[in-house]
Amino acid sequence: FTVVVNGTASHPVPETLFGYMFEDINFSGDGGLYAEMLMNRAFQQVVPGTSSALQAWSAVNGAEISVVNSTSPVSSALPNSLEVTIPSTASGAVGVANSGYFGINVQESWTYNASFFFKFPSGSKFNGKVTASLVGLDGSTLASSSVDVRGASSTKWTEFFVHLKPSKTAPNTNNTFTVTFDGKEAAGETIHFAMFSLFPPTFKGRANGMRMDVAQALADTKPGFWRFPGGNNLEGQTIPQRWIWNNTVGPLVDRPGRLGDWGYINTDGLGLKDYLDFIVDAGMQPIMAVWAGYSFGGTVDAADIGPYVQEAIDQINFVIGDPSKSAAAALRASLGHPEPYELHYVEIGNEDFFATDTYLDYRWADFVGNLSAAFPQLNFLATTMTFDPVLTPGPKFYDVHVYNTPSWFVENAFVYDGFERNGTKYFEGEYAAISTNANDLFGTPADGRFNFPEMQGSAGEAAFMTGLERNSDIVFAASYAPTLQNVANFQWTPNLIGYDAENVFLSTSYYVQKMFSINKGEEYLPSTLPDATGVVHWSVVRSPSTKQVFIKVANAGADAASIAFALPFVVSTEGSMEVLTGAMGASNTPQAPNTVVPKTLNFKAGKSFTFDAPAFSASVLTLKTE
Ligand SMILES: O=S(=O)(O)O[C@H]1C[C@H](O)[C@@H](O)[C@@H]1CO
Repeated sequence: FTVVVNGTASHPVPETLFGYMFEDINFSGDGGLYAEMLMNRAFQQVVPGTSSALQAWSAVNGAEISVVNSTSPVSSALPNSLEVTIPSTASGAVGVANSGYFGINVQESWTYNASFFFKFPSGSKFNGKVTASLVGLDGSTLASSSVDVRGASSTKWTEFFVHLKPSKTAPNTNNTFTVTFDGKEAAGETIHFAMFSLFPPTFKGRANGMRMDVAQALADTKPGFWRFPGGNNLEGQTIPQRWIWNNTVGPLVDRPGRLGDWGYINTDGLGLKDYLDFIVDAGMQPIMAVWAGYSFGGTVDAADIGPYVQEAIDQINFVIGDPSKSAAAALRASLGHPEPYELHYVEIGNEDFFATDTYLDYRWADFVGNLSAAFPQLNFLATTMTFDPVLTPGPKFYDVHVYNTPSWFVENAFVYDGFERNGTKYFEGEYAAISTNANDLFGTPADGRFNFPEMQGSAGEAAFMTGLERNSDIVFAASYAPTLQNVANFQWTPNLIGYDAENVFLSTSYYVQKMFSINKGEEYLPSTLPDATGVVHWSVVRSPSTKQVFIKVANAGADAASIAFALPFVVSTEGSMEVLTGAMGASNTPQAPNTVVPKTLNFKAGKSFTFDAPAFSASVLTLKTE
C-alpha cells in the first residue's frame, strides 16, 4: 500500500469522539465501579424471611439472624432490617458477617469507613461493646473497632460509624466484614440493624464514590463522554421498576433501590449525582438518557405520558436547572452543587427500535417536543434505526448500536462514508465484536461467542474505528459496550474491562479503545483511502497544539502488511509507535491477563517511511511536525 497524506484538514475531531457507555450490567455498578464493598447492604427489594433476603450475610458463632420488616424502619425507603438474636448460652464474638461482592479486598494501606444503623428493644438491659471487624479466611482479625453501647439509650435508630485500619494486607479476598457482640455481655439480646456500609478509599476521595482501580482504568483512556444509566437498565422490567432519577439522589437511607434489568437488585447508591460527579472527576461530559415510556413489561399509553415527560424535565433540571426556578435544581443545590453540571446531550429512551410503533406514534414527539421546548440548548438523540421510521420532528442525532462478528466490523469500516451529510449526527453508542458466528451472534461460547475480547475482534473494531475517525464530521461519539464485568458474576460477554475483588483485567479491545482515545487528535487529515473491501485500514489525525500527527493502522487479517506513507509536511525522523498484536484468538483473561499488551518502540520517520503492520494488530504511529 502507498498512502499519501493530505496536509489540509477536512474537519475537526470532536472532543467527544471516544468515551464510555455505562449501565449496571455484570455488576458494573454495584460490585464494580461503585465502591460500596458490602453486597445486600440494606436488604433492599427483598422478601423478609426468605434465604435470598440474607444474600451475602451469615451468622457468626450461633447468632440467630433474619430479615424482617416488623419493626419501625430506618426510613420509608428501607422497610427491611436485620434482626439478630444472641443466644442466652452465647460466648465469644457473636453476630453477623458479610462476604462482600464475591470477596473483600483488605489492604493494610487503606482506611475503611464502616457504618450501620442499629437499635435495641425498649427495656434492653444491654451495656457493652459492639465491634466492627474485617476478618480473614482463617478467622484472624485484620482490623476491628468497638464502641460502648447502652441498650436503654439506643432504642431509636442510631448510626454507628468507625474507621477500620487493617494491621496487614490479607493474602486473598476471602475476607468478611463482621459486626459482633461479646456473647456473655449480649446473651439473650435482640438487636435490629439497617443500612450497613463499608467503603475503601475512593477515586479522587469522593464520598460515596468509585472504586479507585476501575475508575483509574476508565480515566486513563481520557474519555470524552459517559453515557448512563443505560442500556436496558434504564427501561425496567415494569413501568414502576424503570430507572427513576429521584430515587437515586440524596441520603443513601432514602434510596429504595430497584430490581435492575440484568437479574440483580441495584442499590442505586450509584445515582444521578454520583454519576455527574464522577463525570467531572474523570474529565468527561454526560450523554444522559431519560426514560421514554417503554419498559420490558409494558408501555405507557399516550394519554398517560405527561407525568413521565415531567419526570424527564425534572431529571434534566436536576442536572442543569436554576435552583430559584426548579425544585429539582434546588435539590441539586441542597446536595452541595448549586452550579449546573455540563450537559449537552440527552437520549430519549434506549433501543426503541424494539418499540418503534409507540416511539413513532407519540413517545418520541411527546418527549422531544416538550424537552426541546423546555431546554432549547440541548441536543436530543433518537434510538430507533436511522431514518427508519421517519420520525417527526426529524431527529438531529441518532444512537446506533451494533454487535457483530470481527469480519462485519472490517467489512463495514466505510459504513458512514456513504451517509448523506444532511446535518444529522451519529453516536455509535454500543458496538463490539462479540462472536465469530454471524448466524448466532448472541449465542453461547460453544456457538462462537467470545468470553473475553479476542485479538481478531479488537483488530476488527480498530478497522471500524478508523472509519469512525474518518467520518467524525458526522460521528460525534462512539463507545464499546458493555464496558465493565465482574468476572465472578456476569450476564454478558465480551466486555471491555474485567475485574474481581482485587484485580482489574484489561482486554485487547480496551487497549484499542485507549490507543484511539488518547491519540484522537484535533483535526482529521484525509489520505489515500483504504480498500473498503480489504482488511488493512488506517486514519490520520493531527494536533496542531502539540505539533503531532497520529496515524492509526488496523490490520484485521492473518498476513502482515507493508504500508508506505508519504507526508506533505516535514516530520521529525524520531517517530514512536505503539503496536498491539497477538494471535487471532488471543485474549487477556483473569488467568492470563497480559497475553496481549501494547508494545511501544521508536522508528525512523520522516516525510516518507514504511510501516509493517503485523497480522491481527492495531497500531498508532506518533510523528512530530515542525
Ligand atoms: O439484549 S440486548 O438488547 O442486546 O442488550 C444490549 C443492548 C442494550 O442497550 C444493552 O443494555 C445491552 C448490552 O450492552
